[in-house]
Amino acid sequence: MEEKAFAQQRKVAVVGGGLAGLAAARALSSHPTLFDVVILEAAPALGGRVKHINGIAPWPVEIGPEFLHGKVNSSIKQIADEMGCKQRELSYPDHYYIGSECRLLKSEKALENPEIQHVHEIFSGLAEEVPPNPDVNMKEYMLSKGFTHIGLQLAQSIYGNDFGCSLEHLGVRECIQEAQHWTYGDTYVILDRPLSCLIEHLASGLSVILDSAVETIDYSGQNCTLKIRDGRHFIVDYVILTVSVKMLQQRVIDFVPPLPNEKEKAVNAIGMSNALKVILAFSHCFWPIDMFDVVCTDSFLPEVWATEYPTAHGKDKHMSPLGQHVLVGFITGDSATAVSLLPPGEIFIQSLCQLDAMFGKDGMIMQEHNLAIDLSKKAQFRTKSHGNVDCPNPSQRYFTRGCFFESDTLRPQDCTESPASYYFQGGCVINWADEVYIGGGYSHPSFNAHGARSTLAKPVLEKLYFAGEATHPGVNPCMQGAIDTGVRAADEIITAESRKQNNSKL
Ligand SMILES: Cc1cc2nc3c(=O)[nH]c(=O)nc-3n(C[C@H](O)[C@H](O)[C@H](O)COP(=O)(O)OP(=O)(O)OC[C@H]3O[C@@H](n4cnc5c(N)ncnc54)[C@H](O)[C@@H]3O)c2cc1C
Repeated sequence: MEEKAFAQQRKVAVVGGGLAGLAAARALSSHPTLFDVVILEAAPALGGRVKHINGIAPWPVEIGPEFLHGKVNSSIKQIADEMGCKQRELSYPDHYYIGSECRLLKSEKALENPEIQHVHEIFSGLAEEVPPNPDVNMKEYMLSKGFTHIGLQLAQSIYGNDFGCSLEHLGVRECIQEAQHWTYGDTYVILDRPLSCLIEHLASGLSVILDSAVETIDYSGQNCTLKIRDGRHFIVDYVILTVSVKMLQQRVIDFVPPLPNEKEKAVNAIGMSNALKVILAFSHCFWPIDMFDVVCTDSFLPEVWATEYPTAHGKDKHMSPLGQHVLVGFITGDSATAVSLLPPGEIFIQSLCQLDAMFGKDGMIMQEHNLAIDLSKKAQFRTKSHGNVDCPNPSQRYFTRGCFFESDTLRPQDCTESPASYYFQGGCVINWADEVYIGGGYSHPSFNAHGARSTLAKPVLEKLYFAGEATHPGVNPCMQGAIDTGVRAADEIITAESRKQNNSKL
C-alpha cells in the first residue's frame, strides 16, 4: 500500500497477544504513519496458546501447539523459514495401537486393516462430498455409511481426537468446508526451537501492554473505549478482538451496546472443547527409536507422541530436567473433560499402564507373533504393579497452572514387563480448560454451525473487528489459520480507513 499519511493517525487496540493478535498488530504497524497500535494482553506473557514449560526434559516442552500442520503456503512456516529454523518433516500417525488387542503396529501394517482403511477413505473423501442439509453429526453420518462400533472407535481416535471433540459434536458440513479449504498438505513439521521464538520474532518492535484484561468495550460513541480490569481506560478508533471463542461464550468482555444477535448466535454455535496434555519424563527411551506419533484406539490416551529437540537451541540450561526422554499423551473433547476430573496421580497411573502394555515385554512378544494379548492377565498385572500407590500432592515446583507430579513410589521391579512405570521420572498434566484467558483447547468443526465462523468474523459498525482461530471460515484451528485471520482483520481496517479518508476528501 502506498504510504500516504491519513489526516490523523488512527489508534487501534488489539485485544489478545496470541498469534492472531500479533499478526494483526504487525500488519497494521507496518504502516506507522497511518496507525498507532497497542496490544492489550490479559496474561503476563504474549503467545496465548503458544507456551512451553521448562524443567521436564532437557529442552522446553510445548504445552500448546507443537507441530506446524502442512508445509505448503503456510504463514507460520514462512515465519519459521524467515528465521532460519531447521525443520524436520514427519508423517502422522506412523504407528497405531489397537488397545483392545494390545497391538502396536507400524502404519503400513495397520493400513492393511480394512476398517482402518475405510475410516481414512471417509475422511479423505470429505472434500468431494455434497454438504448435507440439514447438517448431521459425524457419528450419525458414519452409521449411515454402515460403520460399526469398531469403525466409530477408530474414527474417534484417529480423527475425532485430532479435531478436538467427540464424533457426536463434529459437524459434517463444517468438516466438508474444512476439507475443501485445507491446502497446506499433511506433513507435520517440527522446528529446532520452541515456538515461543516465533512469538518473540513477531512481537519485536510492537507496543504491548501485558497484564491488561479487557473487561468492557464501549463502541456506542464515535470512538471505542476499552476498560481494563484495573480501571485503566483506552480510547481508540478501532478494536481487533482476538480472544478465544470460549472467552466470548463465557462473556468475559461486556460490549456496549451488546453484540448483534447474529453474532451472539455464531459465538454459541462454534464448539470449543477441552484439551489435555499428559507430559511424561523417563530416564530411558524404551519405545522404538523410529516412532513419532501413535494413534491409540480403546485406550486411556488416544494419541501418544515422542518429542525430542536435539539441537542446542532453546535447551533448558537452568534446571536439571526430570528425565532425558519425553512422551506426550494428548486427550481432547469429552474424554479430556472426564480425565481432567481424575486425581493427577490416577492420570499418571492410567497413562503408564497403557504405555507398559504398549511397550512392555508382553506387548512386544504379542506384537512379534501377531497375537492378541490376554487382557484379563493384563488387568491383574496392572493391579499388582500399582495397587497401593500413595500419590503425593501435585507439587507446584516447576509449573503453576498445570499439576506437577514427581515420584518414584510407582517403580516396579521389572523394566522389561513394565518399562514405562520403571523408567518414569515424573511429569505434568496440562488442562487447557484451566487456562483462565483461553478456557479450552481449540474450536472444532461443529454440528449445526455452518456459516457461524464467517458471521463471527464480520466487523461490527466498522469499529469492532474480529480475528482468532475460530474466525477462520475454512481451516481447522491451527497456527497459520490464526495468523491469517489477524492479517485479514488488519486489511479490513486499512480498507475501511482508506475509504473513509477518500470520502472525506470528496
Ligand atoms: C493443546 C493444544 C495443542 C495444539 N496443537 C496445535 C498444533 O500442533 N499445531 C497447530 O497449528 N495448532 C495447534 N493448536 C491450535 C493453536 O494453538 C491455535 O489455533 C492458535 O494458537 C490460536 O491463536 P489465537 O491468537 O487465535 O488465540 P490465542 O492464542 O488463544 O490468543 C488469544 C489471546 O487473548 C488473550 N485474552 C483473552 N481474554 C482477554 C481479555 N479479556 N483481555 C485481553 N486479552 C485477553 C489470551 O490471554 C490470549 O493471549 C493447539 C492448541 C492447543 C491448546
